[in-house]
Amino acid sequence: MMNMQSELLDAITWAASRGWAPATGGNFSARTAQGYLITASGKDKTRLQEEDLLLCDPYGLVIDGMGLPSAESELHAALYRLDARIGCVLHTHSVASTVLSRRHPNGIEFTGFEMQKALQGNKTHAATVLLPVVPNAQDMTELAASVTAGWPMPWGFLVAGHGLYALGDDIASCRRHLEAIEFLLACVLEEERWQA
Ligand SMILES: CSC[C@@H](O)[C@@H](O)C(=O)COP(=O)(O)O
Ligand SMILES: [Zn+2]
Repeated sequence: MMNMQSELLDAITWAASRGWAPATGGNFSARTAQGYLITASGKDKTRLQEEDLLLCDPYGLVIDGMGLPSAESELHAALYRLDARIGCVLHTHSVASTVLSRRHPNGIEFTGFEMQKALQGNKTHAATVLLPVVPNAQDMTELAASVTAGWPMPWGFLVAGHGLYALGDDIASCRRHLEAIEFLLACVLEEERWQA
């Protein structure tokens, strides 16, 4: 059985290997008893080491580890404080999430995809599910306020022109949500290309 550090590192390496964390983009965290474990800022996510994971308290203060936490650590902290069910937050910068979040500032609807069933609470392809989009901001208090205003967002949301935040009650379910949402976004992007 993997410990939480190894499980999170494994998820990050996997996401980076899919091309979803280019040029140091993306940040990744998991809830712990003391707060949350999060990636240090500015690291190449394809070569992350154990010492690149910092332990923060629920308000984002680093309590173990060296270096600066992710520039978006405050948003991760706000998410863990907002909803006790969130156990993991995986943030990526794929081409599909970046392009589609710019084209659909009011959110992206998925309908008719079998893959929707990988998203918690969804039992049929026939439903329509909305992936919310919030405006981007460099100020994390402002970004967190936009996310809070749109709550609940059970499995993730997009930040316009920026990327995807996938959520889950643990690392495994968050990985599933990340992969399913990226798959659905790739399908929608492909369909939009054909319609153009
Ligand atoms: C390479 S631009 C991406 C950053 O501005 C940010 O959005 C990001 O995802 C990574 O920041 P980081 O501070 O490394 O966690
Ligand atoms: Zn980012």
